[in-house]
Amino acid sequence: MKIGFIGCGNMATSIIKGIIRKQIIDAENIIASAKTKATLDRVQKELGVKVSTDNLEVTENSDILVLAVKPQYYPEVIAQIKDVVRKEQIVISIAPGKTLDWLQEQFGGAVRLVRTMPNTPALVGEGMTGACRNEYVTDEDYATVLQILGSFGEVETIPENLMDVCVSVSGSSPAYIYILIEAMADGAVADGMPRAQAYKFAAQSVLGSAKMVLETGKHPGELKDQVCSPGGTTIEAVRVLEEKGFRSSVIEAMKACVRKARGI
Ligand SMILES: NC(=O)C1=CN([C@@H]2O[C@H](COP(=O)(O)OP(=O)(O)OC[C@H]3O[C@@H](n4cnc5c(N)ncnc54)[C@H](OP(=O)(O)O)[C@@H]3O)[C@@H](O)[C@H]2O)C=CC1
Ligand SMILES: O=C(O)[C@@H]1CCC=N1
Repeated sequence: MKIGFIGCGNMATSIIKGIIRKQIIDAENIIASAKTKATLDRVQKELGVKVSTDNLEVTENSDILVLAVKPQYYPEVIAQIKDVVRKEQIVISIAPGKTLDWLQEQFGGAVRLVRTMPNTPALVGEGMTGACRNEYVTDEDYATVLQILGSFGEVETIPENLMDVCVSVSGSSPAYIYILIEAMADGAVADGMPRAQAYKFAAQSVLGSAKMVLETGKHPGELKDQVCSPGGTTIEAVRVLEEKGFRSSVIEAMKACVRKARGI
């Protein structure tokens, strides 16, 4: 099994590292292209995969091809490769806003397409990916793709109409969490904790809280209530978060994210 990446920036690098880490595909069976030599040098050194500036070479040398360029470059990249994509090849999109119908139209023929929305925690094997496929992808093909996507975290098949929501809740959401961690650390530093220690305390608390939601199956509100002692410290913090619109800022930010995804 050979996998190719057209574009090798933040997302492709995270996916490739995740795949290599789990030994699903060896580095020698992975090929990636980029626009600049600087990126290819970095990728070769950091990941040990084959590299090329030629998108056709990547296409010809892969069974599964991941389009890992920014959405605005999808039309030019697809126009470049569409005549060399083979019938049995599987093409994976990771771009927001690009529907299966749109992708199909750009290829101008029957192509096995899987539309996904991954996220960068793939790099540490804790990604969350939403996926859906078109009618040309066989069950066997799709099982292979799910195995690859599952090698760097969790993967779930979702209806295509939820793909824009997936962008906001998992594709983009690591950014919100990093801001939260940074803000929590700033708060701790403001009250005297050394910066490096503050990041550790904040990040580990986010990690632990996420695990509590996933592993206890309890409602997040119930878990929150367990932390809030009557007349205690936590409810004071929660009161201020509510006053400052924390919950509403997250919801509105996510709605803006979905609107943007729908317009790409
Ligand atoms: N970053 C994220 O958290 C996520 C990103 N995505 C999606 O993943 C895709 C890639 O995003 P991301 O990795 O962040 O972007 P980056 O800008 O980090 O990487 C894009 C890569 O594409 C390369 N590139 C640009 N034009 C071409 C071309 N014509 N042929 C070959 N390579 C080209 C760039 O090369 P060079 O470096 O030489 O300029 C770069 O390596 C996007 O569609 C994005 O929406 C999806 C989920 C999460
Ligand atoms: O910001 C973006 O457009 C991409 C898609 C999801 C995460 N990053």
